[in-house]
Amino acid sequence: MQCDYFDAGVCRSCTLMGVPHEVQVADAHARVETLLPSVPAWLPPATGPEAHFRNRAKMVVAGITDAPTLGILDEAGRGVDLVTCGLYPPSITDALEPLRAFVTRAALVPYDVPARRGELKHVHVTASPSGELMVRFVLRSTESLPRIRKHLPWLLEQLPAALVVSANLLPQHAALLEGDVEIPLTPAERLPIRQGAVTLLARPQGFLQTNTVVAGQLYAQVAAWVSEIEDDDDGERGHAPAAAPTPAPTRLRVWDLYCGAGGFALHVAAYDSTTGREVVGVETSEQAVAAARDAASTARLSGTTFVHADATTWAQLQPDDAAPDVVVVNPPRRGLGAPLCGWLDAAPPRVRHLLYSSCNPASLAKDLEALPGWEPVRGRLFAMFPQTTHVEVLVQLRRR
Ligand SMILES: C[S@@+](CC[C@H](N)C(=O)[O-])C[C@H]1O[C@@H](n2cnc3c(N)ncnc32)[C@H](O)[C@@H]1O
Repeated sequence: MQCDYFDAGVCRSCTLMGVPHEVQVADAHARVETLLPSVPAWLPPATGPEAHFRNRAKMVVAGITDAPTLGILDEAGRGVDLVTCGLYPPSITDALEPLRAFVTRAALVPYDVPARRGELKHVHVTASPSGELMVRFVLRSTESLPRIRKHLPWLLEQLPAALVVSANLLPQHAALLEGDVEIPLTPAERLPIRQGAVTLLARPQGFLQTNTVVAGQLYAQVAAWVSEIEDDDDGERGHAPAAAPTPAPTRLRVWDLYCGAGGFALHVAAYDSTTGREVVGVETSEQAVAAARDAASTARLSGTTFVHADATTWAQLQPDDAAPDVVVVNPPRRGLGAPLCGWLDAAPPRVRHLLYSSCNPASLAKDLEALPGWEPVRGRLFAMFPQTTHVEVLVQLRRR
């Protein structure tokens, strides 16, 4: 991929810009194989487009009200405009000029980081695969909210695809992307992200896999591996000996720990299964749990439950007879940590399969070392973050 901003030296965020995509993927694969030597087999990497793949733009607003920049800050804290960044789909890029005009029209004062003055810190834009948008204004205070509300009808006229608009308050002078308080400005507060058989509901606050195409492949891969596990294990899971009356087969039980808005849980529940599955998702964001529940109910996935809890504490509190057959984990970059690895290592015998999806192969490698009772079976790299060295890795493990 070629990028004028990179070539001019104004943005160096994409550290691999100019390196052919297939070389980026091959290099990443080699690095991951070296870092995870205990994984015996690797499927071919899952890839998507090398450009226009990022579904969420987080633009720093700088400059002045009459000429705001949307992009990043340079080392001196001055705005660098990146509105034609090629990582974003046209639905996002096309929205940035109207948003720039909105800043001027609503007399929003860009936050000046070196001077610690101003109001508007960032504009975040998320696009669904069908081109609908979620727009957020990250503000220092509520000072400009009345003007944002007043001019919102104009913005919605310019951007008819903007389904969700909100303001977020970030009062502290800190290198953060958002604060705790979110103020909805439109009746809709969630953006539907259709992915295969499932429609996830993205919220203004909260995690969304950044690359919808590759995330779809990741969710589908987990659902397919769970299905293989279900077929392979059929005999072990509750079928009585032949002489006994034929019982109904036990439903496969799956936990999705760190489930976010339910990406893995919903795909596993929706995947073709003759017996239906019991799927429980666990997540600390209350909003994400609510979105996952609503998505499950819309898709009529009655076997799913979503719990608002810390994953480790929740797992430790479950009685042995509630143990799952399969655990799916997708923790933040820090990984699972010793307590959850310890629980998995000493889990009840029913827990026989672990699918670990990680955006940080280094913390994944550390966690695998802390799981001596588990044997890696196979892995797959997902090229979720083209133009950078970051990757997503999925590893299947079984109990030794
Ligand atoms: C990498 S994201 C994965 C989200 C989800 N699997 C998906 O595909 O969208 C990690 C998620 O873990 C949640 N999280 C962070 N700490 C947690 C904890 N201690 N227990 C449960 N969930 C947690 C975050 O809120 C975030 O939604």
